[in-house]
Order: sequence, then structure tokens, then C-alpha cells
Amino acid sequence: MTTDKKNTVLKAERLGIGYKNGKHISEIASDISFAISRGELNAIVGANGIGKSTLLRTLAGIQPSLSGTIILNDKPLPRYTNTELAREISLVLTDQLPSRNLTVTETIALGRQPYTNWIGTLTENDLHKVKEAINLLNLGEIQHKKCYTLSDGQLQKVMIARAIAQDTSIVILDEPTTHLDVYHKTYILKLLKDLARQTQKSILYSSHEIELSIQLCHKILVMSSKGTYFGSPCQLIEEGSFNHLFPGDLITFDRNTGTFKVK
Ligand SMILES: Nc1ncnc2c1ncn2[C@@H]1O[C@H](COP(=O)(O)OP(=O)(O)OP(=O)(O)O)[C@@H](O)[C@H]1O
Repeated sequence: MTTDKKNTVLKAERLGIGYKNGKHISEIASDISFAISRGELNAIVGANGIGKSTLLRTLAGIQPSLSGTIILNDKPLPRYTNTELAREISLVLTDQLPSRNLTVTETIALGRQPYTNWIGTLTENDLHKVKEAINLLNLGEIQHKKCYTLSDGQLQKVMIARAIAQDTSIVILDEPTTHLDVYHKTYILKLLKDLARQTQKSILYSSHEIELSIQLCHKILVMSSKGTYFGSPCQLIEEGSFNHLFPGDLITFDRNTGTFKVK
């Protein structure tokens, strides 16, 4: 695997992920290796139940890996304290709004929690980061609205703004385009690409939007029952990796158009 070491933010080597319940171990996927870089947009794609959310939770330090290593900014992930981790990785989970009764600005300000004191007072710098996130996501007009009055697309932007306000080197999003129409799916993923470039953060999301991800991402991690493949969309198409995603009875991947065709 060729990587630009200087810009690498997060690296997984021969990672095994899954669940431990007492002595019972259930391994969901193994031998996962990849590296993501500053300023780049990365997707994880794979069929339902293949382990995308499990992998994202493992990378975010919410659950331990079963084997292998995760290196975050040259330091193994388990060596980070929770506070240190919250300053390096922000996590956006779909359908997990802190409270719909908060305003847009209050919700985004929650992203500053890893930096505030125990009463949660916001400093000038915190307020500046919140304002910056509101501007980056173009949320000025709705900043005083209560979250329960927003559409799904607007809410998704608010959750992304909260992650941006958290000011981490990595932003992880679990299915950020669920419930959105094709225009807003494209809008959110294009926005993530622009944010990665503008803020030089490394953004990693899981998605069922394979064709859009092929068009927009720098790198993609393909998770399949045959193995896990990582590379640029062109490289993965060349290697035939998208053909491993689904059983071949209904659809096939057309390498010329980068789309799935019904057989
Ligand atoms: N807490 C848990 N304990 C044990 N197994 C779990 C737990 N959570 C998920 N799993 C199992 O792990 C496997 C992978 O689930 P995961 O949610 O990571 O897949 P996914 O690729 O995100 O799926 P989808 O695209 O449907 O959201 C599934 O078989 C699931 O049943």
C-alpha cells in the first residue's frame, strides 16, 4: 500500500473488529489495512451488516479492536485518554441529536465540550470556532432556530457543523446521507469534500452511496465478504474490487460507467 507518510493522520494495520462477550468473541471483519490523509475525503462502503459501523466505532475508540493496530498521529489509539481523543476525532452519528429543543447555535456549541471547563463556559476562542463552523456550513440564516423545526438535510448540516466546531484532525460520520433525497445526498457529500480541502481535516464516512462516493472521494475502503480493499476509486475499479460487494445474481458493476447495472 502506497501512502504519503507526511500527511497520514490515521493508519489501521491488519485490524480485526468485532464483539467480545465474556469468553465469546464474534469477529466481524479482519485484516483491514488503510491510511487516511489530511485534507482528503474517504468513504467506507459495503453491504448491510458487513461491519461499517463497527469499524467506525472502533476507529473512534468507542469499542476496542480484536487484533491489529490503529495509529493516530503517530501514537497508538489505546494510549489516548478520552479527552485527548475528543480533541482529535469527532463523530457524527445519524439520528443522534443531543436535543431537538436546543437552537442551532447551542447544538453546534456542544462541539466545544472537550475544551470548556467543568461549568461549560465558552471562551472567546470557543465562540469564534462556533461562528466559524456556522459560516463554513452556511447556517447563518437558521442559527437561532430550534432544531425540531429543521428538515433532515438542515439537521445533518448542523451535526456536521458541530463536528467542525470540535476542531479535530479527523471527522467520522456514520451514514451522513440517510433520509436525504439524491440532490441533498450529493450536496452533503460535496460539502464534506470541500470542507476537507478548506479545513485540511481528514473526513471518513460510511455510506451506501457507492456511485456518488466513486465520483467524490479521494480514497474508498471497500468491505466485502471476500476481503477489504483500499485505494483511489480508479485503482479499485481497475482491480475489480467493486465486483466483490454484492452477490452476482442481480447486479453487476460496470467499470466503464462506474455504476451498478441490473442483470
Ligand atoms: N453490540 C453488538 N454486539 C454483537 N454484534 C453486533 C453488535 N452491533 C452490531 N453487531 C453485528 O455486527 C455486524 C456488523 O454490523 P454493523 O452495524 O457494523 O454493519 P454495517 O455495515 O454498518 O451495516 P448497515 O449498512 O446495515 O448499517 C452485524 O452482524 C451486527 O449484527
